[in-house]
Amino acid sequence: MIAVRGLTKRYGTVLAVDDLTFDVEPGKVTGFLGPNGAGKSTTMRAVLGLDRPTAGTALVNGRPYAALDEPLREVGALLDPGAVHPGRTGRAHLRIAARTNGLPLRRVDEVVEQAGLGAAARRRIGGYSLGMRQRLGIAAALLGDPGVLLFDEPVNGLDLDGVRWIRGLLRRLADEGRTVLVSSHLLSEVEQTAERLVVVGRGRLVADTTTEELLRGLGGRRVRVRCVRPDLLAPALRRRGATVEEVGDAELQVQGLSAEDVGEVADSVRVPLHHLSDVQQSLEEAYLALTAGSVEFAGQDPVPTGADR
Ligand SMILES: Nc1ncnc2c1ncn2[C@@H]1O[C@H](COP(=O)(O)OP(=O)(O)OP(=O)(O)O)[C@@H](O)[C@H]1O
Repeated sequence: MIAVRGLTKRYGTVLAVDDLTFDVEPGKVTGFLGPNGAGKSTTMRAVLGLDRPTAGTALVNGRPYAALDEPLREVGALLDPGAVHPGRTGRAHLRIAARTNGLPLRRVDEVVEQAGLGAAARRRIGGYSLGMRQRLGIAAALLGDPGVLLFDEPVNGLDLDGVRWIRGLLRRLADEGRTVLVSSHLLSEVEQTAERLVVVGRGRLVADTTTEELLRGLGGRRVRVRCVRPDLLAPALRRRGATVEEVGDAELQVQGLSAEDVGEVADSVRVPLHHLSDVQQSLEEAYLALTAGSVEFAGQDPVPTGADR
């Protein structure tokens, strides 16, 4: 469990995190969402004892990181997958980490397996693809078999297979009862994996809610569907509680159901589909408006623009 209370971090004139309070509970994937520069990494660094808060606390299992007896057995993190020695093999890197932290060496084989590093574990890190580096970082995070895990933008730069793999892993870790916090600047990256979302904008809390509620609040998920018989499909979708709008010739925009649900409804009324897709753009835009607006509504002095990255 992670408990953040009144967390504030100031770097000179930049207020990176501003009185942030939220909990991250076990058994769930919690998405930590916000645009670039919103304060996500700073918050994670505070949880991991890498940054000293200006005010407030960030506790892991009720204690600050520095007070944990065996930190790696309690909390693991993927922060910067680049920060490893390129001349070492992945395995050597993990063995050193295990040895210096008093963890059994058998864990190395276990996490190599768990992170899907396979034969790459015996190759030098310098030759790793970004996906392999990411997997190595995840293996290192899992080394102490911790109950609390933080992943900072783990899907950045990964191909579709890598993204799918990480999503599956996060779900499995949460299903095992672990506390999983995963940051992203894109709603679309976490909406399928995270049950809860903590949304930040310019260092402040914007929303702390379930993913379902947030999506509903943003105007809901929309799905575009084109088919031969919209006259049959539209009423069937409405019977399932969806709001359906005709947006073109044989094209419907559906609100309140996922693309999978729409496909199932179409199948149940035997209407072949020619196109079915999520309308991500509008949702992403609504979320950006939400995070951008947080400062205006809060009446804060704007963070200097030079601080944006
Ligand atoms: N060491 C530092 N010194 C000065 N300013 C910093 C430092 N670290 C972060 N900041 C600033 O604090 C703010 C929050 O940064 P942070 O990296 O926590 O945001 P983020 O939400 O993780 O963004 P990103 O997705 O870009 O990593 C930004 O304005 C950033 O420039």
